[in-house]
Amino acid sequence: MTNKSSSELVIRRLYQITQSHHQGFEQQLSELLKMGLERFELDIGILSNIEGDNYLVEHCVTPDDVSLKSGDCFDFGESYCNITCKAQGPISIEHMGKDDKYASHPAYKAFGLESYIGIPLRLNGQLYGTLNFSSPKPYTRHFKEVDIDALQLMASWIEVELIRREQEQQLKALNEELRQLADFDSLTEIPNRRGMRKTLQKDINRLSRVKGQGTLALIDIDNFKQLNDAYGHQTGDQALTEVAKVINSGLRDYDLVARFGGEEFLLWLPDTQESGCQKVSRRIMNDIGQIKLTNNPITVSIGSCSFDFKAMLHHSSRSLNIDKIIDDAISIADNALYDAKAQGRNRLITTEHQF
Ligand SMILES: Nc1nc2c(ncn2[C@@H]2O[C@H](COP(=O)(O)OP(=O)(O)OP(=O)(O)O)[C@@H](O)[C@H]2O)c(=O)[nH]1
Repeated sequence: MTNKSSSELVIRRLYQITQSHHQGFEQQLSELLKMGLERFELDIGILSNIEGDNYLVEHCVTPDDVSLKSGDCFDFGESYCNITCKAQGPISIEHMGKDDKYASHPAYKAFGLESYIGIPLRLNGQLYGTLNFSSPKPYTRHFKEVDIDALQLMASWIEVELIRREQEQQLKALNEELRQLADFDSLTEIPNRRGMRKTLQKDINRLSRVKGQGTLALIDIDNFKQLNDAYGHQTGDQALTEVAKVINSGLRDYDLVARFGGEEFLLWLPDTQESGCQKVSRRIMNDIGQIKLTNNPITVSIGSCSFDFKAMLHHSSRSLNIDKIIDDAISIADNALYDAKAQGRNRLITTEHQF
């Protein structure tokens, strides 16, 4: 085959492989390594990742009798890629054992590969690893410029694809961080109003369908302004964090505590009625009393609304206004909280309601 037609073949195959996104990156890599092996008439194709002294086989295609697999790790100093990386560019060797420069290299002693063609991969200027093809047999022909061109073309695609995947992961992490910021309170690290509403919508929708029950309570730190004024905002913030931690610590997995506003927390106890709320509230009030932040113990007032859907007629999900139910329950709990404050603070006032 002429150089021209073999280059055209490589370009066409590479195009096909790189366009077949539906196969997934791993499969595309396998195809690419197989294409390289056919193109160069070699036996072992590897995409490696180099970190410090470690040479990690990230992906490989080998004959059945070679027991190399993804995840295998070697000493970078004893790898052929060490030679490639030092060369800072593509290298091709037809017969290692016959070349004085390489015959004494630890890689040759360790692996005994005779023929090798490889290229360093760089992501954003940083060395990532190598793409290489090799064989335990000496090469029967000479590597030509067109072979290096083909290798460079393959390496370029891998580099672009690795960068794209890295950026995709960064974007995913960033999105997760944004979601965290949008739904969580940065000081106490518990859900904020927005995050809370999402959970309430889901849970209350479920409860309304099964004629279930739940309790929603508002917990407000007493005389918080005094604490802020006497000990400073930082101590105030610390108190908020501690209180959030204490409320959270004894809850079941599916309960929720959210920061409702300033020094106010919302507690959501699905499948729980008034007596359950009393128990949880006693525990919370007792534990909050144990927080040792200043000389004055921290106390809270709690107003709760325990509700059920037992009297509710059959409804379609569209006809039910879940947001209104949430707002009504919060409003009832808020009135109870107001009464608790009015009656001298450091107490729980419970109410019951049927939707
Ligand atoms: N340190 C700190 N203080 C906050 C934060 N959010 C709200 N506050 C303060 O919380 C205080 C709430 O004061 P009030 O609404 O009068 O309530 P209170 O002093 O707890 O009085 P009662 O609720 O009636 O017992 C205000 O001084 C707010 O500035 C916050 O994130 N950090």
